[in-house]
Amino acid sequence: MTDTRTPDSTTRDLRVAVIGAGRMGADHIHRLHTRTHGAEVAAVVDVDLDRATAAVADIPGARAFATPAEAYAAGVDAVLLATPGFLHEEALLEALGQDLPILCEKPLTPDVASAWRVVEAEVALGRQRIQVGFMRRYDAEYAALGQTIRSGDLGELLMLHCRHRNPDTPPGFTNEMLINDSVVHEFDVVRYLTGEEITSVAVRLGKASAKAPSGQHDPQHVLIETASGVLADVEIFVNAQFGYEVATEAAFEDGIVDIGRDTGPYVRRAGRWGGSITPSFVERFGAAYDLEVQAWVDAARRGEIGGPSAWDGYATAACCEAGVAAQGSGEKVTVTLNEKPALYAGSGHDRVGAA
Ligand SMILES: NC(=O)c1ccc[n+]([C@@H]2O[C@H](COP(=O)([O-])OP(=O)(O)OC[C@H]3O[C@@H](n4cnc5c(N)ncnc54)[C@H](O)[C@@H]3O)[C@@H](O)[C@H]2O)c1
Ligand SMILES: O[C@H]1[C@H](O)[C@@H](O)[C@H](O)[C@@H](O)[C@H]1O
Repeated sequence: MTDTRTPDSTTRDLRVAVIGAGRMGADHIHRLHTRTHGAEVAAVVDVDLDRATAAVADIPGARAFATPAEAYAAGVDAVLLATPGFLHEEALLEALGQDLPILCEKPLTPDVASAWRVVEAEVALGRQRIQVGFMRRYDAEYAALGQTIRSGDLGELLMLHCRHRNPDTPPGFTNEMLINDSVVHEFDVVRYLTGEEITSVAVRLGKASAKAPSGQHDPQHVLIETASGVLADVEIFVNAQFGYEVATEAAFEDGIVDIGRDTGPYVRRAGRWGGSITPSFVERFGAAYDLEVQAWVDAARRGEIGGPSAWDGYATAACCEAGVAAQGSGEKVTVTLNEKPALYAGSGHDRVGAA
C-alpha cells in the first residue's frame, strides 16, 4: 500500500539513520554517502558511541547516537538496520512504532516466533515498511538465472547445486548461524528463483574440518525441497580458507546453467597461469548491495518497499528453524508456514529485485 502521507518525500533526500556501524553498517554508510541517489546519512547509532562518532566524522551534518530513540527524536525519515540478527526484533518493532521505512539486514530475526511477531506488528500498522537485505536478488547472475527459469528456454528447472563458502567466521559465529546467518541466503534465493515455498529441509553433518572453531561442525550439507519437488543441495562451508565463493549449478530438462564462478583477467606470467579469487562478500556482492540500497531508497521515497518483504523474512526464518532442528536430529524436517496475511498478497517472494 502506498503511503500518501509523506508529502515532501519526493523532493528532498531521504534522511537515513543507520543502526549498527560494524562490518556491514560501515559499508552501507559509505554506500549511502557516496553513491546512493536521493538519500543522505543523517544519523549513525551504535552502542559503541566512539564507533558511531568515527562513522560520521567525514559526513557533514550526520550525527552520532547511542540509541535509536535519540536519532528518532532528532528527526530521520528511514532506518537501515545493521546490528546482529538477534537484536533485530526489538529495533524493528521500535522503528515500526515510528512508522519509518526500514531496510533490515538479513536475517529478519533468527527464529520464527520473533519473525512472526514482526509480521504481526507490520500487519497491525497496515502498510509494508520493512524490506529485508537479501541482496542476492539484485545480483546480475542470479537475475539472469531467474530469467532463464521464467522463460522456459531450457525446460523445467529440476535441481540446484549450491556452494556457499566463506574464508572464515567472525568471533561468536555459532553452529546454528551456519543455517540462520549463512544458509538463510539460499533459502531466500531458492524461493526467489523457483517462485515456490520450501516444504522441507534436511542437514547432514559429514567429516568436519579441523580449521573450524570449537563448537562449529563445518562444512554441512543441506538438502532443500520446494513445493513442486525441485531439490536444492547446499554445501555450507564457512571456514574454507581459500576465499569467498557463492556459486550455483542449475540443472534443467534441456541444459545446465552455472553462476558465481570467479571470472576476470586470466593471467599468464613467469611460467604460471591463473586469476584472483574473490576475497569476501563485499567484492562478490558489491554491485548487488548498491542496487538493493538504491531500490530501497527509491521505493521509500514513494512510501513503498523495493524488494523482499517481512513475509520473505518470516518464511526464511521458518526454513532456518527447520534447518536447525535438522542439524540436531539428522531427519528431514517439514517447513510449515502460517497463512500469508493479505498485506503481502502479490508482493512476496515473486517480487523481482533486479531489472
Ligand atoms: N547481506 C550480507 O551479505 C551481510 C554481510 C555481513 C553481515 N550481514 C548482516 O548485517 C548485520 C550486521 O552484521 P555485521 O557483520 O556488520 O556485525 P558487526 O558485529 O560487525 O557489527 C554490528 C554493530 O552493531 C553494534 N551494536 C550492537 N548492539 C547494538 C545496539 N543494541 N544498538 C546499536 N548498535 C549495536 C555493534 O557495536 C557493531 O558496531 C547482521 O544482521 C548480519 O547478518 C549481512
Ligand atoms: O553475514 C554473512 C553474509 O550474509 C554473507 O553474505 C554470507 O556469505 C555469510 O555466510 C554470512 O555470515
